[in-house]
Amino acid sequence: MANAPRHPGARRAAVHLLDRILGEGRMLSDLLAAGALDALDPAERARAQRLAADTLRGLERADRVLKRHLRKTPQLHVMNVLRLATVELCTGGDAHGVVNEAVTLIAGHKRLSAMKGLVNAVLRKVASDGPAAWDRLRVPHLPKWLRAPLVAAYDAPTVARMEAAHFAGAPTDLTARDDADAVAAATGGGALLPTGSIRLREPGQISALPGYATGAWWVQDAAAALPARILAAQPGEAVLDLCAAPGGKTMQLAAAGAEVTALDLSETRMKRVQENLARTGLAATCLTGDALEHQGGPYDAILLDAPCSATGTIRRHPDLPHARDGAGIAELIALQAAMLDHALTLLKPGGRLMFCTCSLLPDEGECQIEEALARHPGLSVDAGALALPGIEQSWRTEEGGLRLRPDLWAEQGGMDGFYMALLRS
Ligand SMILES: C[S@@+](CC[C@H](N)C(=O)[O-])C[C@H]1O[C@@H](n2cnc3c(N)ncnc32)[C@H](O)[C@@H]1O
Repeated sequence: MANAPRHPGARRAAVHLLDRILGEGRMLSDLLAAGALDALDPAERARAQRLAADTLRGLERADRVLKRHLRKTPQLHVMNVLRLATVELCTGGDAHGVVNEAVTLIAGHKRLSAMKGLVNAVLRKVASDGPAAWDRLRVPHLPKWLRAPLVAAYDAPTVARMEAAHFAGAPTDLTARDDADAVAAATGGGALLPTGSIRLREPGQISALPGYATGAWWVQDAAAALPARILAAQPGEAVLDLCAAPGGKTMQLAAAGAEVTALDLSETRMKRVQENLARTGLAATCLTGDALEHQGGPYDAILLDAPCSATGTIRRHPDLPHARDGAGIAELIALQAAMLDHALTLLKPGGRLMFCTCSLLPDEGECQIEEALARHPGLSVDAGALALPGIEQSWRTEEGGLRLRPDLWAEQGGMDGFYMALLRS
């Protein structure tokens, strides 16, 4: 049928996600875990997620394009329909189909159907002048709660480069269970990165890629793969993964041949570790519990991937700057320090502790290590452990850790923001 809506389910679901993220401060990952897209088939689900993510990345530009055509800001749901359509129209979407579907979405809404005329009129204007305006607008800025501490920690040009990386989104990286060259070859066109991860530019459906069913690899950002590589677990070593779920690092440790104990507070997330281990044919002892109360060991090595602001993952979680407001970071910083102190009590004398966070904030990285060194005489940082293929000198920090940012490796597609340091007791 001519002019029929092509993706009504995906667009409706994407707007629903935007309503919850922007209206209620919910995180996309929580909404997905709660089944927000379960009614859709896998292709529509992926499309809804992509539409919501694209809209969140381009939100500032979409609002500026729309502002020219709106006398006042309409109700959030209408605004989100307009935002989603604006991003599509300004990034090559078919004007006729996009406008029609936006109007259909509003027309089908009990209380808001009277707004369909406005939606139609505004989007016709956006279709005509939006695409040219889009590219002239600045790359969307981070909100103040995050931009201010980042500019203070780095500098404005660096933060602008990070914002460009957030706007560009992230490629998909894989970690091979055994042979990275073989995985790169099997996945067709996968590039082997200097640090050993495999980078896919256009992965398509992940579970349909060669090697998924046999567990030859798992999805893990190149930056997130480094803490376990630096910890360098040896066959037979007793290694504790203290905040393990969903298990990317647990699998690296198990693949290295270590006797791994994986612990996480969340039972639901721990199930994902077990599923991941089952798919990859790797083994670990899985425990659900509070890291602060764990009393096992002593261990040869511990990996502490502590809960944090997750501000290093914005390329892949563009909802984070909008859903969060910076509240709770002080509590996370205190929790990270308490976890680090407790982890040290579980180590064998001379054992290794990898502390890492997927945060861009030095308070959750460099400062944690400086403060831990001050609290624990005899504790040292093993900067020598960072001498691995692909790790660049300029990523190293004064106290002996590694600071990774989304704007590094810009030509290769960036990497997640991360901090890591290897401590020796
Ligand atoms: C950054 S994620 C870990 C990612 C994981 N290491 C990986 O590579 O897949 C942090 C984890 O800490 C867990 N967590 C939060 N508080 C905890 C606590 N008190 N004890 C144990 N785990 C906790 C969360 O459930 C979450 O899974």
